[in-house]
Amino acid sequence: MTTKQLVDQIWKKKSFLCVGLDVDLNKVPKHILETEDPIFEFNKKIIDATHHLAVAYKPNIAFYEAYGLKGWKSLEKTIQYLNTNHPEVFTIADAKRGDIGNTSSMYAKAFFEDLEFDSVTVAPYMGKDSIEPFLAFEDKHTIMLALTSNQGAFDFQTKMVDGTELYKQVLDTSKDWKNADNLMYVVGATKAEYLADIRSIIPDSFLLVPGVGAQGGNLQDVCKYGINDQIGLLINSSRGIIYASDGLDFDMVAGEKAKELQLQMAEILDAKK
Ligand SMILES: O=c1ccn([C@@H]2O[C@H](COP(=O)(O)O)[C@@H](O)[C@H]2O)c(=O)[nH]1
Repeated sequence: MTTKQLVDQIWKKKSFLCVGLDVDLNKVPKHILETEDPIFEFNKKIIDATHHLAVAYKPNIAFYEAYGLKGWKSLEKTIQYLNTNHPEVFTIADAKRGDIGNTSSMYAKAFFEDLEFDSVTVAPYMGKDSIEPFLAFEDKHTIMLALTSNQGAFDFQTKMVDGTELYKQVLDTSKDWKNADNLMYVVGATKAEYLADIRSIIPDSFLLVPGVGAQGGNLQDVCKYGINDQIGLLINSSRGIIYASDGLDFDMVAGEKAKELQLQMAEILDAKK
């Protein structure tokens, strides 16, 4: 999917919501556990209830790897379901990969060619040659961790290195890498006060923003400094949507929670017109 197609979807659906598919079998409703593939069944119901309100879906790969071969199969069925039934949505494999070049190539192949995700999250720590194999894929997107939503972000990311915070160096250095048009960044919603600085370095890039909902990040705060001319934001909520109810009505309630966020986004988009 191209960035233009993503932006068109944002305006069409009046939404820049990304629904996180982080399936924990200890949290799904009991009746789902009786089905043959509970992870896929849960995802399918969540997708069916939210696809008209969301422009992106983000399975975090940890939640699938934790269930071994079965989990990987459920992930494959989930991405196939999305690509077949909702090809207009942007898909994100939240895998936080990155290794020496030839190994990164295999990660890129796994998520872009085999599973056919539109994008994958990567960690910047191993540098340019660890990211370029992802960027080499045309019309696929690489989403690099910049300033994460957790408390541990202050351990390294905000530390001064040669007079500049490390996360700013990550942004400034990577923005000129080959095919950086297809490079997006992760910035936590809990770090909204950093967004003005971030936008001064990468005004045009898309940001994947997790941390709204369960982690307490605020949508309005993020939009105030994070939004750009092509919107440039994908706001993720996982637990706040998918586990809003653990009853028979879980999909309906997930739809209601997604709708609450989408309505706020529609208001913000209307004000941008
Ligand atoms: O900085 C980061 C990077 C990734 N995440 C991931 O996003 C979701 C957030 O889930 P919630 O339930 O909405 O809190 C999850 O997959 C994280 O691993 C993040 O939270 N922060």
